[in-house]
Amino acid sequence: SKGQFAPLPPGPKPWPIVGNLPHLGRKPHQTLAAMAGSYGPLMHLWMGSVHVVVAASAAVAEQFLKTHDSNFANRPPNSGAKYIAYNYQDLVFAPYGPRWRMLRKICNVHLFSAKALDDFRHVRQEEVAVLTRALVSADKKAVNLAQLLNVCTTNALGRVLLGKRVFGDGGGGSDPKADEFKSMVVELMELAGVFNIGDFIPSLQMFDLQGVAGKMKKLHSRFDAFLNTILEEHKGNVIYDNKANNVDFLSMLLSSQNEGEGTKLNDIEIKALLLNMFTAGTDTSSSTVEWGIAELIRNPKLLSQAQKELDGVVGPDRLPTESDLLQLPFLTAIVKETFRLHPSTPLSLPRMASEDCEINGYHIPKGSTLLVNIWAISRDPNAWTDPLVFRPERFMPGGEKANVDLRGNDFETIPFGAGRRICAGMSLGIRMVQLLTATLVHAFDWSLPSGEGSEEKLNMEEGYGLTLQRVVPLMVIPRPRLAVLAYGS
Ligand code: HEM
Repeated sequence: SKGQFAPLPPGPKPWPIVGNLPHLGRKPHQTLAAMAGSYGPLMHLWMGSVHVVVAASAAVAEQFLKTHDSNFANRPPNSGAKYIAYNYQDLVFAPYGPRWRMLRKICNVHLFSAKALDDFRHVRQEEVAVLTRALVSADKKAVNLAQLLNVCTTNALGRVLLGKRVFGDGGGGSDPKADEFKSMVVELMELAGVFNIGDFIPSLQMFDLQGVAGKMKKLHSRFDAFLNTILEEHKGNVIYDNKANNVDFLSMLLSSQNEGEGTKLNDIEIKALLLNMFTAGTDTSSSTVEWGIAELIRNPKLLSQAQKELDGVVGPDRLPTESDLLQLPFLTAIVKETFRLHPSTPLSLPRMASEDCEINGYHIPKGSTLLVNIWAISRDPNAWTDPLVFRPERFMPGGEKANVDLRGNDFETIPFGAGRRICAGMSLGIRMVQLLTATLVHAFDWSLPSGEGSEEKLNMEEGYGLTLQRVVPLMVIPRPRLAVLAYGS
């Protein structure tokens, strides 16, 4: 009976049948942030017949992702997991349990441990160097930075996962294959970001009113064809040596299929895992760097301050390396500030209440979908002074947030989520974004093709999707500022 429960959290009045779905608008993270202004940091909405609770402050997020994290360790059923991610056989949507634990462990050991990250440090640095050469050869003409950055993150990941680049020589300015791959990842994020009516009103599922399921199935077969090709190629020449260092991830997975002991993944699980890595791990990092460079172009003083720091530590004759990063506190602060204002997954990934629970005196029913509004939390005026201003100094010694990190410990900014389902690739993501930002800042001066004075008017509008895209891709003119030899050949 109803009476035994605390009340549901406050929220906007639902419409019949569809509930609050029509209220979400084109940019749900922004709409939900505005709603939290009226209803508070813990809200309840109805999406169709599903309870949805939204966390929009550090304190509320901490309740869900720390105090009650074990109750929210699953993700809700959704058509993306079903139609794109091989029917939940992947890591991102795996039910919380032994298979999820095994998949995460495999990734941690072979991809994201400190040792694994160090083993592949040269790969990231080489691909970033390839990117700088592509920018030099643009010869002071405007380039689509997002595209080049995406080629770089995809190739760096490709070399670790597959032992080879995904796109040609990596120089890639007008590689149609690279364009297509990025557009596939962006489409996936757009589809995954749609609040699909069929997910919330089961009786309407079969009608696929927004055409989302249909598009997902089509997109899935394009990804699947891409992954099948990779798998077949690889099976032809796997290096059957599990113990060798620097064996690529796919060879390692395939060779353990033929071993008596250890963890074995079947072909579908392997494809699903690769799909996760290539989608979760490429555009997230590259678009964060794009946002960061856009902020620095709008704030030329910050750009030159960062360049000064790099000149002192790295000097004019070489590109930055990952070991320089520890000596670059201002650059590190710039990256933190970029993740704060432009978190690449503004509504994180949804979680689900496995059991009834009570949070801040409110009843959270079993089966509720939890949305954590990462975007709103890191712009909360109660936690941040001048929250909308790009001000890296706040993270510097003596600043208001000097000791705040991005790794899910400080809830006032949690770009990677928090708790047991925190981003699996966080350490790699942070390293890659830092290295790319440091390199672009050190190796080039940046300006806009539209000429002087246009910097303040640079369009910073956010697009729509599970990841935070710029509506207007950043077109920029890079001007090399280092000695010629620094760019190598
Ligand atoms: C800029 C970089 C990135 C950001 C901001 C980001 C953000 C996130 C967020 C918010 C989540 C959901 C966490 C939660 O439910 O609490 C997540 C999950 C995940 N991310 Fe990332 N991510 C980034 C880069 C990467 C990279 C480089 C990879 C892998 C190569 C990756 C792989 C994953 C995976 C596998 C999950 C699912 C984890 C699970 O369900 O157990 N991410 N990420």
